[in-house]
Amino acid sequence: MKNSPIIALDFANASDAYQFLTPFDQSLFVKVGMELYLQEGPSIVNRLKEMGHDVFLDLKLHDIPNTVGQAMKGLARLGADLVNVHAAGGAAMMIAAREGLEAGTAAGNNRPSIIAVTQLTSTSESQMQQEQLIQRTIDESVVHYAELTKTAALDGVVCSVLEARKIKDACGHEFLRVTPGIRLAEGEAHDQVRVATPTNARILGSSHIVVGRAITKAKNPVQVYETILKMWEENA
Ligand SMILES: O=c1ccn([C@@H]2O[C@H](COP(=O)(O)O)[C@@H](O)[C@H]2O)c(=O)[nH]1
Repeated sequence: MKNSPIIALDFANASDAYQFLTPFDQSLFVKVGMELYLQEGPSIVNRLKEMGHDVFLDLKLHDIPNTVGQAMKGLARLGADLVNVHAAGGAAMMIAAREGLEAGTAAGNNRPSIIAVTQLTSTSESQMQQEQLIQRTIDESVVHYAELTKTAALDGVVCSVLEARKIKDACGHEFLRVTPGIRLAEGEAHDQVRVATPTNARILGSSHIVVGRAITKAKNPVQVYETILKMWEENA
């Protein structure tokens, strides 16, 4: 799996996604979320893989263990490099997800990596406390979910940059810390709450960064991608 910034292809259809990708003359790490996947289905993953890109299929499954396990068995056949669930589904659900993925992976192939969302980067501490009734700091909640994810033998978590170092300390360097909520210093936060720059992401211990609108809505997406890549790589 590549370590370059993961570009969130949050587009309404495949044609818009391919048009966006045309000026990039390199193999990328891209993310297909529910907006694109629910319109295009499995073919979007197949096509992006044929184009030479690594694919994070970001469907954030969250259901009873049997349902998630069977869904993951099917998803294993799509060829994505990285898939995910919500850690709030619990340890049994995460174990079922990993086992389903293993069962669906063709003999001789490596199963896709699987990570769990801790607290969405759009969630603030006060929102978490009031709406989820979790009377802890957001760091405590995120690290707790990361540790639970590790006990289920998943490969890592989705978290914000702000919790990445604590997760690295608690769960180890190999445990993935995939961080959305990435903005350039002058960038608008939009609906994101726990945000950071690519440079801070690297310094504070992210293993991967996910960048959507800062690139996809830019006047020159390739140039912004190259800027972010440089910030990410030069602080490694
Ligand atoms: O906690 C999470 C989990 C997933 N995401 C996804 O990442 C991108 C971020 O897009 P931006 O435009 O850079 O804000 C988007 O696809 C989300 O679904 C997240 O933001 N936070």
